Amino acid sequence: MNDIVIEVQHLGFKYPSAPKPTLGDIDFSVARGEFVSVVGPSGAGKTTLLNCISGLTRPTSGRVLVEGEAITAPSSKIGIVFQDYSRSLFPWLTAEKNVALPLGSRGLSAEEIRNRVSGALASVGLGGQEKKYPWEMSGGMQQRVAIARALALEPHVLIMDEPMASVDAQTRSDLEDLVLGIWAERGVTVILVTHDIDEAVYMSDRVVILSTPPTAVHDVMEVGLARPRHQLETKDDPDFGHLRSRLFTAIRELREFSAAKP
Ligand SMILES: Nc1ncnc2c1ncn2[C@@H]1O[C@H](COP(=O)(O)OP(=O)(O)OP(=O)(O)O)[C@@H](O)[C@H]1O
Repeated sequence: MNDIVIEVQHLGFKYPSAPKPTLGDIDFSVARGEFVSVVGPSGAGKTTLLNCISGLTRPTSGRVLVEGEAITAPSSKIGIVFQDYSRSLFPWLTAEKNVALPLGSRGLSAEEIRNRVSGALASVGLGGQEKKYPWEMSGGMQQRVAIARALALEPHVLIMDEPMASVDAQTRSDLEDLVLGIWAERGVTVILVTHDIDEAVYMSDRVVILSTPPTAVHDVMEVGLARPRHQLETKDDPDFGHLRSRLFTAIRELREFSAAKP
């Protein structure tokens, strides 16, 4: 039997200033240890959905359960990584202080905090870089600090909103493999929002395809490619090409359908 960790149940959301709901009725679940990507046309409400799942935004209707508990505010079970590391890291704090910051309010001993910070920085390959400031680091390194900060909370669920979008292509594939390594090692459940179709197929067990607003789940695609994945071999697999084409076509059709709507 699947151990369901995240249940998104008939989730709806309308921004007070918007004329119609952004999220109409979103329903899906994620099993423990699964890697699920969320894709959809621009403006579908992917970030809005992640904000609702992580408790940053209260849905207008429906609910999100994490390990059976309704999410009504940010939870220690959920770690979040945003796209823009330059806005999520504090430039006046070193890497280790940035990672330690959210742990301060958790009632942990100083030793436990030190262990978690060094373990998280080691997991993202930044052992020995603890004393560096964000402005002394490359974009990829800064994003790794942001990932370490989420990991130090030892979340059961990791929510990632376009975490690879602000770095160059080579750093992007390195970060993809880093995230897959952490996911495999820590057994954390991941929801990743991405605009990149290749990335969604490469990383995921399943891809949730959102429609246009008022948004619902248009389709869920099982990936089923062998793991561990490799940037060259996996992307050379004919099945990768088929999945990629299917996803590309679905999103293009959704965009065209939305553009043709009166
Ligand atoms: N605070 C807000 N107030 C009003 N409307 C908003 C607000 N934030 C987002 N929106 C609108 O809600 C819709 C969904 O936005 P959201 O950023 O969640 O979509 P997205 O799928 O993540 O977009 P993209 O793919 O372009 O990153 C968009 O039309 C956006 O303009």
